[in-house]
Parts: sequence; structure tokens; C-alpha cells
Amino acid sequence: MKSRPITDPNLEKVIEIKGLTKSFGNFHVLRGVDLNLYRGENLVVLGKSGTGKSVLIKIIIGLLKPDNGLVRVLGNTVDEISYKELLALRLDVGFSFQNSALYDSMTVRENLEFPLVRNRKGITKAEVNHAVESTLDAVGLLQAINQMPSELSGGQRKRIGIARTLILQPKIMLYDEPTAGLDPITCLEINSLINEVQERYKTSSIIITHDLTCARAVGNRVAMLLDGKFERQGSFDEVFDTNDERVKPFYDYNFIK
Ligand SMILES: Nc1ncnc2c1ncn2[C@@H]1O[C@H](COP(=O)(O)OP(=O)(O)OP(=O)(O)O)[C@@H](O)[C@H]1O
Repeated sequence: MKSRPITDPNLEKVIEIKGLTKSFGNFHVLRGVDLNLYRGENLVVLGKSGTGKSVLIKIIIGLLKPDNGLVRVLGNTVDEISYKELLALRLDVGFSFQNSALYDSMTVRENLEFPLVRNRKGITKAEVNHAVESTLDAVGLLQAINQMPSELSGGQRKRIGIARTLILQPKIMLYDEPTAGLDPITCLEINSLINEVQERYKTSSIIITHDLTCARAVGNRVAMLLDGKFERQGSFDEVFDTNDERVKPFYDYNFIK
């Protein structure tokens, strides 16, 4: 089990969120979110479907505007910076989509080259090759370099999706349900990969998941979104050591099916 809280108060906050609210019409999704992501940690975000996890991520990367509150990412107040600054910031915040978002008509190599060539003007062919090969090596799939996404398993596609995000060497990684739809063994492999990425690339990450085995394996800290706020934050055991009727079913569903 990981769940090793990072408690050093001197650690830099790479994401700082205070008093964040967001409503759609009369529907108050986020009702005063306070959340920090500290440099180097893996923070797992849990919450029932529809509680606003994706809305939160979209606000962090500036795709949605908050109604109120502070959202600071790598020192930038997201709704105050220019569009150009926002685009630059997004290069430092890698987002690994749930469906892996690979281009099916491109080989694995081309899928990885694409973000690099588009975002790193003037990069040489040799630098591209080196980046593609070393990133594929990091996710354990160098041998798949010339394959098409359709030839890969679900777990391999997830790995390539993560590699595609990593190739830009983001400071922050946002993983959206990284183990969704995978068999238990492949889930364990993805959990290991998330931990390896943290070690090797020194990323700070938010991992959104419904999979408590994943949460326990990768999270230094866990935060649970309940009724629009992160009322429970801490180690995995601290978050689940409660009789709160909103929290218990989550645990029971995962472990006492
Ligand atoms: N652009 C939008 N306009 C109106 N309502 C929205 C919009 N985006 C999200 N919502 C609503 O906000 C709520 C939270 O959605 P969100 O996608 O963040 O949930 P989630 O916690 O990520 O769920 P899941 O675990 O199923 O992915 C939902 O009820 C959704 O319908």
C-alpha cells in the first residue's frame, strides 16, 4: 500500500485551489472546493459519477471558467492569464484522457511525434527520434513503435496514451480514470506505471479514479469530492476510516462486492 501522505509544509503547491464554486444554471456542482497539489505527489481524487471531477479538471486547464474562487496552477491564476499564456501553461499540464485519444490512422511512432513536432518548434529529427524512443521505453512499449493502435490491447493503448502525454515532459499529469475498463492484472500494471512516471519524471499528478485498488496503490494522498467539496482528504485509511454514509458505500462496493 502506498498512501504515504506528503506532509512537508515547505513543499511547493503546484496547484492551489481556494473557495472554488461552479454552477450550471441552478445546479451547484462545485460549492467551495479547497485543494492543493504539492510538488512531487500523486493525489487521487475520488467521487461519485456526476460530482464534478471533470468540471474541476476543465477549470484547472482553463477550459471552463470558475464562478468564484482562486485557481492557481504553477504560479498562474488561470482565469487571469492571457490565452497565449494559457496555451503555454497547458504544455506543462499533461492530460491523459480516459479513452487514450490515439489517432487510429497513425502508427505508435507517429502518435508520439505529433504533439512534439506541433509544440516544439525547431526540434530536430534526431531529437524527435530520441524523445519517442526513450518515452516508449519508459512505458515499456518500445517494441510497439511501428504498430497501429488497432493492433494493441486496451492496456497497451493506455500506456501509449500516457506516453503521448509524457513526451512533452509536463510538470503536472492529470490522469482521468486510468484503469477504467481494464482487467485486474492490467490495472496493476498501469498502477505501477503511474508510480514509475512519478519517480522517473518527478511529476506531480492528480489521478481521478473509481478504482480503490488503484487509489491505494498510487496515491500519496486521497481527496474525496462530496456534495461539491473536498470534505475528506488525507491518507487512504484516513479518508475511509469513517461511518459517513456517503463514503462507506464507495469502499464496500470496491472491496465487499
Ligand atoms: N458544460 C456543462 N453544462 C451544463 N452542465 C454541465 C456541464 N459540464 C458538466 N455539467 C454537469 O456537471 C455535473 C458534473 O459533471 P462531471 O462531468 O464533472 O462529473 P464527474 O464527476 O466527472 O462524473 P464521472 O465520474 O461520471 O465522469 C454533471 O451533472 C454534468 O451534467
